[in-house]
Amino acid sequence: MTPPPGAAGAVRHPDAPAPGELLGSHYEKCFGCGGGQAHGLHLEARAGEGVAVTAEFTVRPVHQGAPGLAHGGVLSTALDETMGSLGWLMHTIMVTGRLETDFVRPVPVGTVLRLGAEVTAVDGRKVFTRATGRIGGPDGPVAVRAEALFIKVNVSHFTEHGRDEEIEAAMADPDQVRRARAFEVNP
Ligand SMILES: CCCCCCCCCC(=O)SCCNC(=O)CCNC(=O)[C@H](O)C(C)(C)COP(=O)(O)OP(=O)(O)OC[C@H]1O[C@@H](n2cnc3c(N)ncnc32)[C@H](O)[C@@H]1OP(=O)(O)O
Repeated sequence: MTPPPGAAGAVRHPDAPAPGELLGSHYEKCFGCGGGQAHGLHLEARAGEGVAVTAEFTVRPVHQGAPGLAHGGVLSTALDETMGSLGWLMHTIMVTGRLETDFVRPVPVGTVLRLGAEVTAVDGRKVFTRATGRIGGPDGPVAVRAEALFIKVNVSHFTEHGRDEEIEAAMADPDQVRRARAFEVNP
């Protein structure tokens, strides 16, 4: 996932949340960040400097793969969600096109996984990102690493492809509409 020569750097939107600010959930029912999913990750991301974020995810028993250990797919979800939240800082709506994860060490249930992600390059609609998850805190051992290619999309990506029931409920919720707009390009 190497950006092509000549790819641009990421541009932080002038209205991006300040460093340290909690980004909040982009959708209440999101498995990654929504508070309305009992077994979800409830991942909390904060704006960093530039186009970077930090996040925390506490591994609970519902997230197990092997006994007492986090499921690899759940860890990939945490990385995916963290990199996806970079869209808040660029006011860009983007979805994951490709995701590669390295599982470096097992992650026990009860672990607070500290994640960090940044945009490495932008090439047209393609946004190149990378992320790391460390056990226990920002100086803990690296447990997972990922690179991902996100593709910028319009809101119509969701309204055209999402199930009518959820789309109608989201469109009727002013808070949800406000959150979706915070992702949009606002020149
Ligand atoms: C409200 C905000 C919500 C934010 C949520 C963030 C957190 C969650 C993040 C996710 O998990 S999102 C859910 C998982 N992802 C998806 O469901 C995406 C499913 N895939 C698609 O809908 C389409 O394939 C996609 C929109 C990604 C691309 O289709 P398009 O028809 O719009 O674009 P196109 O196929 O022309 O590709 C555009 C460019 O990206 C490149 N590309 C697309 N997919 C690629 C891929 N998989 N690998 C490498 N390159 C890829 C493609 O080659 C091309 O490059 P070039 O411009 O250089 O020709």
